[in-house]
Amino acid sequence: MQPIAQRATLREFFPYLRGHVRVLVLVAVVSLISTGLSIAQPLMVQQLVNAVSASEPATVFVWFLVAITLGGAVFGAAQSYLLLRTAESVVLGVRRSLVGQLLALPIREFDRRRVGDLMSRVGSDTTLMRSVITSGLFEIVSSILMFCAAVVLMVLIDPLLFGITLTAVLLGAGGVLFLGRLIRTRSRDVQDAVGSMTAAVERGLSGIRTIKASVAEEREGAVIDVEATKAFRAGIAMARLQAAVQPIMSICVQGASIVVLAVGGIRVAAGELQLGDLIAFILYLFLLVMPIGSAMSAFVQIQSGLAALDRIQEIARLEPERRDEEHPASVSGERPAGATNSGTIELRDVSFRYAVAEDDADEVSRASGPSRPTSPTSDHQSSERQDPIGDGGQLVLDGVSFTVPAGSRTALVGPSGAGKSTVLALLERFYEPTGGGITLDGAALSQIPRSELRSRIGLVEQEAPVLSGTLADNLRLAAPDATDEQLRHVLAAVGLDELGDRSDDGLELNLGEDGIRLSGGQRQRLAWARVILADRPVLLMDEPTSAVDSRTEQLLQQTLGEASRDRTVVVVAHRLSTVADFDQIVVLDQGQVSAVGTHEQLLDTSDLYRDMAARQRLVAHA
Ligand SMILES: Nc1ncnc2c1ncn2[C@@H]1O[C@H](COP(=O)(O)OP(=O)(O)OP(=O)(O)O)[C@@H](O)[C@H]1O
Repeated sequence: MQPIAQRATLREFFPYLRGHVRVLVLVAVVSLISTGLSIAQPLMVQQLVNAVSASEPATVFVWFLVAITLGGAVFGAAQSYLLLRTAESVVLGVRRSLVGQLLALPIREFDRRRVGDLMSRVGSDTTLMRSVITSGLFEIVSSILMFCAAVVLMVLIDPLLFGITLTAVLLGAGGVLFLGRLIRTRSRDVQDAVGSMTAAVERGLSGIRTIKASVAEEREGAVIDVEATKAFRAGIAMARLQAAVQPIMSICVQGASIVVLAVGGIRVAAGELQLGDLIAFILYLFLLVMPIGSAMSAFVQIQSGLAALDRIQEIARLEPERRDEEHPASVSGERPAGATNSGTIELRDVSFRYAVAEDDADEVSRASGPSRPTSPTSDHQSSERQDPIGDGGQLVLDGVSFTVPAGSRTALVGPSGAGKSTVLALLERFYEPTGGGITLDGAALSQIPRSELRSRIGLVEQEAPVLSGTLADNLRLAAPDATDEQLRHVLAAVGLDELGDRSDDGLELNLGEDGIRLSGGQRQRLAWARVILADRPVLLMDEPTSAVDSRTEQLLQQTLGEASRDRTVVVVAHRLSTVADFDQIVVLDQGQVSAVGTHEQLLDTSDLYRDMAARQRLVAHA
């Protein structure tokens, strides 16, 4: 169970109703009429019975009764439809803002959260919020109205009988309010458990090939089953509470009805009360019970809805990536005029550590005992390198400095885990350095609006992710205005033209969920095509040819040669042969720059580089 940092209140729910005020007022009016008609029913019955008892004409009361009943049904239906419609619109608004917020969150938030849980917040939590409006707020409002009217009329008919009723109702309400807080907590547990289960299902389905290949279906199924069972248990705990709410109230109300009938009967027999009045009182007692029942279930719904709102607000309160609106005029994907060679990148004494995920942090702090102080991020002592404690985790980059001249080709090489991809992530401002600084064309990266920075950089990621959708969708991701002609041209440049011709669909070829219908090499070439099409002055490529055959690699090298003519290119590479002719090669080792130079220079000056080259048979072993 996650701790509840801040409990949402009903007041926080109201902003979501903005924009629906008119229709809600209409619902209130309709609901008022419908409640009025329900309240008028017992009055008509009272008049009817008293008229019949006194042998007076009663036909008019019969017609009124029929009209009131039919009118109540029509207005009730109208209220229900309007309310459901409004609730759906509110849910749409919440989903829109939640999705907007999710997409605006910094990458570090995704590092520490489970995608399945986030999906569950957009899906099931927002659905729960709907019930706050449909069976929540309005039920409570119309119940209160009906309750007040019934109370007034009951007091007028017989104050003594009302006193008996009131005592019973207060006893019941006290019990239910006591359970209210527990219901809220249990409901939050249910939603958290559903979130964890969705995350487990997402993990299983997104890695289905790996799971099948590892013959791990049963074990994975068992993991999901554990989460499903937790959700079941949380649901049962909630059901127990919900089940307890109803009997508390009905025992009190049934008790009250029996006493009212007994005392009322005696009073009618003694001639202190008319029969019609007793019948009307009992009907009002039912009218009182009905709203109390609805109010109780509305109360439960509101508690569940507020628990869902807690989870939604938890995301809404996160700090999004700043959009840096202060420089909107400079946001542009185009290269600065005349600056064909823009893109000088300089890293000065950059250090960086990834934030520890919340779960890991808990484990670490449990293992290490209470409160070890967090190491200051500016301190680059090597003793820190192994120190995973503190919110910063392990130091991944440690005093990294090098310059990438504009229009040059620079390679980052080094052992696995040296921090090469992390350097690219910092250049994209997916994360901020924890020490030192990076500049692009002399401007500190932190001063360049993220949208402008990213529209100057093309990134080919290590995994070459492909989005579900068509070939054209994927290509136009960073260049929405590209023509079909341009798409075909760039596909040919990366040797993917056969993909566009593969079926009658052409550029509309569906690539399947996560681009499942593409080979690893095709995915990589598609990522190339995307950045070339986007035409950015700086190209960052993370092992961009790791999945292609040597013939395709040659084609891509040629494409890169053409593309890099007026661009600054930074490539992370494992195969040194692919970057041997680069202008400079930066050798990273354990988060530090071990050497910088050309291929030939490094063979002379860097033991690590020479060793890597020898292992790849580029030079003979020393
Ligand atoms: N999102 C993350 N959260 C926490 N730690 C991370 C994250 N990404 C990378 N790391 C850690 O940072 C270190 C450097 O990772 P990075 O991916 O930059 O290395 P690399 O040199 O690119 O490795 P490779 O050549 O294997 O791709 C590794 O120890 C890795 O475990």
